[in-house]
Amino acid sequence: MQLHLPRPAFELRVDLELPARGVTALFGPSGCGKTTLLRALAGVERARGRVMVAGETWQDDTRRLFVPPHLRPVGYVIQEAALFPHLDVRGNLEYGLRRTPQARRRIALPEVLELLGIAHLMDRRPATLSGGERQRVAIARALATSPQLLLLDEPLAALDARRKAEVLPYLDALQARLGVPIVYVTHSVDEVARLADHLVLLEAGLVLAHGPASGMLARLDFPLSLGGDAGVVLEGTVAERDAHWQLARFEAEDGACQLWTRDHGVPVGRAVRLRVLARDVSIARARQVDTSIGNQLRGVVDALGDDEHPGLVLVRVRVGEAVLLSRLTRRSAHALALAPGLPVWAQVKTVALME
Ligand SMILES: Nc1ncnc2c1ncn2[C@@H]1O[C@H](COP(=O)(O)OP(=O)(O)OP(=O)(O)O)[C@@H](O)[C@H]1O
Repeated sequence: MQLHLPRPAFELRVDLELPARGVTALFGPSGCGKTTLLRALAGVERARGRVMVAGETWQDDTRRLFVPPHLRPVGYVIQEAALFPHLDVRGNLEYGLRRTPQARRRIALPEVLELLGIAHLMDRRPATLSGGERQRVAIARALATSPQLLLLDEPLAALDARRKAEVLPYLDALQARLGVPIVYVTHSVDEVARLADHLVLLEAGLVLAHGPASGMLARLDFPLSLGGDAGVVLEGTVAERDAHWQLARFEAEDGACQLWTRDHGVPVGRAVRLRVLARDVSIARARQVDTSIGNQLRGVVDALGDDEHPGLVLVRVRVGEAVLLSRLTRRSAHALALAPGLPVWAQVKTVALME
């Protein structure tokens, strides 16, 4: 897509090619243009430029082509989705279905109901649903139109942490089973870590950087890596479960990075993501003995970067093909003479496993 939208106090200028699969997160500070970009993709905001999705052209100014919003095969869900209050869940979903001609229906509604866990809510009115249930119904309604692209604008922002945790696994499953690419606007690094395959970092209407989410999270030169949320995502599988100690061994794709986590019952062989926060990783020059930390990984310092606080640094350590971030005091980094190329041991205190 190439989109240009000048406004009195803001200008969106984006030239991007995004993967046609997986979840692409749009991330950036308030007012950077995330919603505007989503609306331009949906056609409700009239930007200049060109939009092509899965080989179809939705907009091309050079050919005076502009597919109007109601003819674009997109599902669009916003923060507090407006369901029709006078219709029950079934009625709301049928509304989505009716908008879609038989020939274009690729997604079976029963599968959507199952994936989003809402089959038992069909006779309920929106007012009787919890926030998390409402958002799941809204997403189902968007999917009922068999979209080629699902646009989600902070779909979880209005939910508290518990409800959020309840909806997130459904979003994961959707992506894996239906294969509809998702563009997902969020402020939350947590959601990025959990869901995103690809990440676009926006600032003041411009793309600051974009790329695979795991690589973007490990960058030291962007705001995303700052703050208490700094950390990386590792992709791999559950390699072993230890029933006696109730632990599971995670193995990154290249096998070099292995970490023990609490066993949450995820079967051996299942693909998982691990979130490792920089604050939970410390560094030593030699392997430690007599320590409570069970995860010690041999690696090499890759780079050092500034943290928000001048007394702290972020150290990137390469372990095989994986990278970890560690947040240390500048004094410790100095005492250990940390510099790129130095072999070290990364000690990982806790990790969060995301199925
Ligand atoms: N209809 C409009 N007319 C003029 N300016 C607008 C309009 N809508 C949004 N803007 C401005 O465009 C800029 C981008 O807004 P946008 O809503 O896309 O940001 P955002 O990144 O989604 O922000 P947030 O994270 O707060 O939702 C902001 O400066 C905003 O004030």
